[in-house]
Amino acid sequence: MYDNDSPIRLTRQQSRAVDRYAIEELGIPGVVLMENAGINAAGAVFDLLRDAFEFEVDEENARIAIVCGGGNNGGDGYVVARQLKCWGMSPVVYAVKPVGELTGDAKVMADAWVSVGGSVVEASEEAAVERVSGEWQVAHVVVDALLGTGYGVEKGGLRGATAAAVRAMAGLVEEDSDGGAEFRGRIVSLDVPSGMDADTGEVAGGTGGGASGGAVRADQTITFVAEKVGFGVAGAEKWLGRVVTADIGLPWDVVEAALAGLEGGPGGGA
Ligand SMILES: NC(=O)C1=CN([C@@H]2O[C@H](COP(=O)(O)OP(=O)(O)OC[C@H]3O[C@@H](n4cnc5c(N)ncnc54)[C@H](O)[C@@H]3O)[C@@H](O)[C@H]2O)[C@@H](O)CC1
Ligand SMILES: [K+]
Repeated sequence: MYDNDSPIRLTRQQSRAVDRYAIEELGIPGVVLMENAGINAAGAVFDLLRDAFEFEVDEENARIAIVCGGGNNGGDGYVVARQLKCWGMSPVVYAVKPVGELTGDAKVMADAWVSVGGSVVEASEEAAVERVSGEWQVAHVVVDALLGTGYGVEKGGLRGATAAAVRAMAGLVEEDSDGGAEFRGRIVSLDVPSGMDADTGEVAGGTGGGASGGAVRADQTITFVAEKVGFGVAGAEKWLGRVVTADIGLPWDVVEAALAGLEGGPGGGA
């Protein structure tokens, strides 16, 4: 977390520019940024677990479901899983894209998770998500690592297993009218609630949602580097819950230097 008094909000373009500057200008590999993001997010998940379930949950009995997408947001989820395992927990990763089909930094992190003995439940079809998502009902924390700044509403509605996973997470917090088990856990989104456009605060398919629409309704959003511009738009708070900012191992003056190279400068997205 940064110790700055006037945090700015970043556009998707600015978020990408910060990553690119670190990778291309400073020579810090993307996996290093991802590792930092994931470790800091894991710390926030652990704090939430302790605060929400103080007398009920310890490392051995914490039930944590981490739902990973096929991009770098999913990669962050695999790092969170590995870090929580270091602290004695046994999170289960649910993958909407098979680990064998991942590429780039997300593949590195998924492979690392499997190499340290981590569990992955693959659910890359809608029906599979519907089958396994019942297990999320009893989780203390469900981590949403499906989509981050890579999603924008110009891409249309959510597709396939990702759409099903967002629906299933939304279903966890919907009013329980049929007398089923009540979800007592917390939903934590990494970087952006999946399905929300980080620039506009709009959600996939509009506010009405529908089968391929809506977004994850988080209790807490752990956002990387700085909040996103869309978080300031009226109505966005419904999806975000409490917003916590996590750094990715870049001092704030480095973030400012990265943004200075863009039109509008460091405050351009605020
Ligand atoms: N080095 C980096 O670039 C870093 C990236 N970070 C993370 O990376 C995220 C951005 O990663 P990406 O740019 O890979 O994007 P995302 O991971 O946000 O999204 C890309 C994924 O979304 C899927 N997708 C796109 N539109 C879809 C739709 N309509 N329905 C269903 N699936 C859809 C794509 O198939 C792809 O798997 C950030 O939000 C942050 O969490 C952090 O790890 C920090 C470092
Ligand atoms: K997310």
